[in-house]
Amino acid sequence: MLHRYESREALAEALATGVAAVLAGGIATNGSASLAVSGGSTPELFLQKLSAADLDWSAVTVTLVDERWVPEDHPRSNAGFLRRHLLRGPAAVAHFEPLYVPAETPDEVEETLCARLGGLGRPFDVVVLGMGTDGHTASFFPGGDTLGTAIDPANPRSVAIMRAPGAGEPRVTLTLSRLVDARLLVLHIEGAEKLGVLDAAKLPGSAFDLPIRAVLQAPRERPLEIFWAPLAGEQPSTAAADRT
Ligand SMILES: O=C(O)[C@H](O)[C@@H](O)[C@H](O)[C@H](O)COP(=O)(O)O
Repeated sequence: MLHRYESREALAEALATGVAAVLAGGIATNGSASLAVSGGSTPELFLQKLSAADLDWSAVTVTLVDERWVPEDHPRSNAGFLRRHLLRGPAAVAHFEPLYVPAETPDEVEETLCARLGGLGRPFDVVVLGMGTDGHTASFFPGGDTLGTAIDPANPRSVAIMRAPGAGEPRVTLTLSRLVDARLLVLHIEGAEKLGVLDAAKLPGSAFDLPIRAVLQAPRERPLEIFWAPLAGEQPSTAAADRT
């Protein structure tokens, strides 16, 4: 289902409210809740708004859907991004499960990460994915060396290590099977170009060309909720204010 908003502010507010409600439901039902979010740049405002949510954050475990293989103080670290925008204020007491642990290469700690992420409650209460204009989501990059394994719905492992031409550093990514059974599965994208990529991905074709197809095509009990807003300066004609 596609939810369109007039602006990224309106989207961030609505998404933060929706995510907080599902986390609160998880805490009420199970005593704890889990959230996996994307890095990159799009989620900044949403994460800031979510950080102020009135929740028992001490009962929430937060992790990333993917991480660049850089230490947390590196400007490209998704963990650093989360610390700046989500793990602050009321949300500072949430438990954070990182995908980077100090080691020369991610391959050295793949088993450790698999065990840690596999040990978190399954499924996640909430997963918020992003998408690049090349159709990647999490670190499912076109041309990625482990893409086939990472997007195999039958792969029981939680984590894959990915190297790809468009990825910059090596990546650690949660696998498709670990992500798509979330109680609330969200794809958060902004701008006309990404909406065009998503439209293309809905046409028949291979997930190796546009990996977001793996998410669109994965067998799921619950729908994928797509949150979209135009970028500043884009025509409202491409951005109907109503929710569809
Ligand atoms: O670490 C990452 O790069 C992300 O988790 C990645 O999957 C991101 O969601 C997309 O690349 C979109 O990035 P932007 O929001 O910056 O466009």
